[in-house]
Amino acid sequence: MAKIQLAGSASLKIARHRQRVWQDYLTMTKPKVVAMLLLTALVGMCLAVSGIPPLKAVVFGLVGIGLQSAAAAAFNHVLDRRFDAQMARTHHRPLAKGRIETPKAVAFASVLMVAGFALLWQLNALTAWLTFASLIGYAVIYTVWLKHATPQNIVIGGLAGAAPPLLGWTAVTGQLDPHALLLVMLVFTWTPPHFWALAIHRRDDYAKAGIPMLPVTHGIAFTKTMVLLYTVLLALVGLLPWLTGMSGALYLIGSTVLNLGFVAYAAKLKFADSPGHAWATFKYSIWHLLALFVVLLADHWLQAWW
Ligand code: HEM
Ligand SMILES: CC(C)=CCC/C(C)=C/CC/C(C)=C/COP(=O)(O)OP(=O)(O)O
Repeated sequence: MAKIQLAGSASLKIARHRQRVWQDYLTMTKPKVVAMLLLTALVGMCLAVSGIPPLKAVVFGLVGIGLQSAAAAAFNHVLDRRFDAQMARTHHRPLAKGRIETPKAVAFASVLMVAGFALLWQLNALTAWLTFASLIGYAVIYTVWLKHATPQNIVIGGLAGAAPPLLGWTAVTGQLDPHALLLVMLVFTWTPPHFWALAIHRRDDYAKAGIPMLPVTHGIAFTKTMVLLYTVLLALVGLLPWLTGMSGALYLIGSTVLNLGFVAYAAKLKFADSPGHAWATFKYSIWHLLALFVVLLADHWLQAWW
């Protein structure tokens, strides 16, 4: 009886350990961020054509872009492990804690990267190379260099995270298009207020780790001003899809409401801050981007079926 109980608790322990390992590998891929990147890619795919995009392009494109984004995130975990260990927000990460060994993480990221590249190559070389360039942009140029070199790190590095709508577009058409670049501009302009709101909230963490984020190098008041300026810029850039005729009235109304909401959050942060408002602004940024791309898609399909 005792032997059976012992064997039972041992197998329970093994099952728990396995689950933990799976969870750790999943954590390394930053799944919620990748999910959002894929939404923007999917919208890029749908806006590239007037009907429904071809199934092969959607499936291979989303899986390929997803695998490469997940690989980039995993490489980021590897390369940032010592900095992550110094910050309250990230110190529990699998590599920072040493639960996953670096060579295993590198192998995992490499497999995702190669598989993602191979899938995208089946669609077209342009998408495969542009996605790979985004991976290098985030995992190497941003993580290794920009992040530690300049407080403009996330502005320049943001280009990699802004690329998926273009990647989705080229996955379907095999060609660059100015309208796809407009979608990139939207995410590119959205990124600084998204991140700096969080960086204000986590300023001391970044200072402790010696990472030159804007609130550390230029102070919180200046960062709040920049957050506000970028939300205003985003509201202006947000008009371009309508002004160029890519999007219609539904988009104009929806995006204006969302963008003015972001400006309002940023204005409150600057002029009437209250405890927790920087975090609330960061949270708003995530719902804002999600809703903005849903509105872009709804407007596109409404125009097609009208
Ligand atoms: C250089 C560009 C970017 C930087 C530096 C950045 C930074 C961050 C950081 C530090 C977090 C973690 C916040 C936390 O502790 O919960 C975060 C969360 C998030 N970011 Fe960004 N971000 C960038 C671009 C993007 C892009 C392009 C997207 C999607 C299109 C995105 C989507 C998200 C989402 C969905 C979350 C929430 C994740 C969760 O709750 O687990 N970010 N971002
Ligand atoms: C192929 C392709 C489209 C690549 C883009 C990949 C990608 C995951 C971009 C999102 C950018 C992001 C989550 C930055 C986090 O900054 P951070 O690393 O400074 O944040 P952390 O401190 O939470 O790690």
